[in-house]
Amino acid sequence: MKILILGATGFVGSYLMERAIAAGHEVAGTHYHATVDTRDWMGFADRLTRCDIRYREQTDAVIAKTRPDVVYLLSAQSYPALSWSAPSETLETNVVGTANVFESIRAAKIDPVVVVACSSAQYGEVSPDAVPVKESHPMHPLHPYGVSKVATEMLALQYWSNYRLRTVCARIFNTTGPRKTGDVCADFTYRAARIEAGQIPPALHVGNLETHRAITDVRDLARALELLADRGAPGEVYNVSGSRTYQIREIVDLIQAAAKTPFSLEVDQALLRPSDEKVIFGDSSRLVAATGWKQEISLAQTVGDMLAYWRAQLAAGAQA
Ligand SMILES: Nc1nc2c(ncn2[C@@H]2O[C@H](COP(=O)(O)OP(=O)(O)O[C@H]3O[C@H](CO)[C@@H](O)[C@H](O)[C@@H]3O)[C@@H](O)[C@H]2O)c(=O)[nH]1
Repeated sequence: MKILILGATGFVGSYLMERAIAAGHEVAGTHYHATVDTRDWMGFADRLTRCDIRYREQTDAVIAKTRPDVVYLLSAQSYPALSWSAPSETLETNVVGTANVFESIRAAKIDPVVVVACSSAQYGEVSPDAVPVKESHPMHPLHPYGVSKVATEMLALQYWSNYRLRTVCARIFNTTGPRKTGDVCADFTYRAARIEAGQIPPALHVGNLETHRAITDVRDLARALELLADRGAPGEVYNVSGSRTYQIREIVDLIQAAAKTPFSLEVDQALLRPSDEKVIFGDSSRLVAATGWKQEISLAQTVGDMLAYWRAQLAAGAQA
């Protein structure tokens, strides 16, 4: 099968790339910014093409060259916080870019399945009595990134209903794992690894520990996306969420249990946010019913693997 991963050097894309190659598919990927440490997989550089999806001639070129059976559309400005300082770029990449990809597919007269990365950010703040949130819940995004993903998804659904372009939308909830930077698990495990390495004093800086998140390991997410490519219904939307929530405090406990050096906690005011969703938790039963997906990797294993990743990175002299 010919697989094209748009955004192959991003966090999720890098895992899909590795898995698709290991499964023996004919795989091509695109990159724009390398947001992950690419040293461990740039052996696949010959499969990568640079593509800025904001430019139609670039999406035309990559689609015409690869003529894929399956497309994973992961290229995006994917940082909610950055979307406040770069709203236009966020919308251009995530909305105009999505339209460009769809138009390039139509122009190439091919009929691939297109798995589209959408986001739990589309829901915005959900009251605790409405979780786990279902796909039918109204969308009230809190930032331009969330707005962009609502539009991405609407385009995907429209291209299915108007042109029978086989789009399958995955509303992706908090996902983490080795190579992730900037989320709570990555920040905490990086700091714990630095404490172990003696680079900082044994006090873990933390922000708000009271919120709750359902967190999926990126390897489980990659499997969910593959299953959606295979068994998802075109024109349908699927939550991909962890099956239970953790209070952030519990994540600290898991890291404390896995760390080699004990540490105390220090609340850092700079890490507290002006607004912070109390709980983010999705109902994945539609995904489970359609594909049989289930989470296989525990959060304890995920944070253990992330610690191991940071230890190796620090030993190699890298920074988060
Ligand atoms: N990143 C981070 N978060 C911390 C820290 N200490 C506490 N937290 C808390 O840990 C929780 C999870 O934060 P993140 O992992 O950064 O993710 P998020 O804010 O829940 O989720 C983002 O992604 C979602 C899914 O895409 C989006 O829906 C959401 O809008 C948001 O942008 C938040 O309540 C945050 O305040 C820290 O040192 N670093």
